[in-house]
Amino acid sequence: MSQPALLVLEDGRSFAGTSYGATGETFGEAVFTTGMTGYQETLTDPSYHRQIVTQTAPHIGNTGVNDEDDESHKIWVAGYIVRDPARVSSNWRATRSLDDQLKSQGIVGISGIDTRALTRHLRERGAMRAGISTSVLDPAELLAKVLEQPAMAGADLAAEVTTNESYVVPAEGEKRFTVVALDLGIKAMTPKRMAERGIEVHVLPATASLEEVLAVNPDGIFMSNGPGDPETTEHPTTLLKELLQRGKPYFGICFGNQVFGRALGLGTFKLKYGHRGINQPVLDRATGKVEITAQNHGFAVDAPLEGTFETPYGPAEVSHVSLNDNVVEGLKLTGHDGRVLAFSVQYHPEAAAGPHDSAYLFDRFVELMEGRA
Ligand SMILES: NC(=O)CC[C@H](N)C(=O)O
Repeated sequence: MSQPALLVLEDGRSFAGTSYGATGETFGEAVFTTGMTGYQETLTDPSYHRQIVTQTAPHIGNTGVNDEDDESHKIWVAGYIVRDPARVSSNWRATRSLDDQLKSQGIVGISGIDTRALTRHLRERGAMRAGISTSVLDPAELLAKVLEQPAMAGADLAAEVTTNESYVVPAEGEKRFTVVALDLGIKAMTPKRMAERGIEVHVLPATASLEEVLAVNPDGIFMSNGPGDPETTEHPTTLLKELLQRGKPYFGICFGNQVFGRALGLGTFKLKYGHRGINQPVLDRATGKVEITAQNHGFAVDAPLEGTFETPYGPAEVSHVSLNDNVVEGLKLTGHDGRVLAFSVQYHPEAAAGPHDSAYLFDRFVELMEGRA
């Protein structure tokens, strides 16, 4: 029997629907993603920690859940909103249904609501706190609880998602380089994409010290995606400054782009409703090429869009921009001789559900470590 569920947003808008996944109550920042595939990767992406995700695609769960596509050891979304969950999952790799997977991991969701109206509301009013409940069905009562929740702005969440212990992902084939990857919420596909290129990846906790990083004797440094407000990243930013000072080649993705921006002396700010989906167009300014990218971010780097700017490590510039709204999508630090020293992107070249237009960035990291970038 379907059980009623209620979604309430912090501005008082509410949606009555049907329970999906686990029953109970959950809170988080309501955000929407436009990805039509890859829900398993989305759900298990640690960057979604403390967020209630609504899928704009109305029909989700069709291919069930398999044993291969998780991006981490569990589902991280705080809650899940789907218009019309698949009643039957059908795929040769599926081992269970999405509904069962959500239930077994205690993820509270809601279905049967007008996700198009919800998305338009979030697009107009901005991402905001929300709650889903199967026990409190009175909007005013649930709203009072939503208003007690912490906001995403100012949230320092890396410690809640990072690995406790360091681990090594071995290079596939001949080992060419050693990289330290600071885990701010890393997805499994990221070290894999490096390993495929002959990189031995040492994944270190977000709290790793400069000494611990240097003890690995890395050829390059990587900082991952992750949840929370980049303005709270004091330790990774300080660490990166020290590593840039030592001339270590650097590549950052998403949160790693924001940390790089902060290390270069730039600020970050919260976007109204963020970029989430797998169809986001980005311009690579060096080549003039457009990439269709996977994105999942609610904050962005504030950088001069034209020309270069001086940093303590050399001149830097915005390398990539969003073609939807001109948000900074990549940064590049060059030496005074014009050689690239470090770079990062706000989007996801490792995107497991694709698209793969930007996979070249991992090759560029290899070239950087070879001294050819
Ligand atoms: N995927 C990410 O790394 C997201 C970075 C950051 N938490 C943001 O929302 O902008």
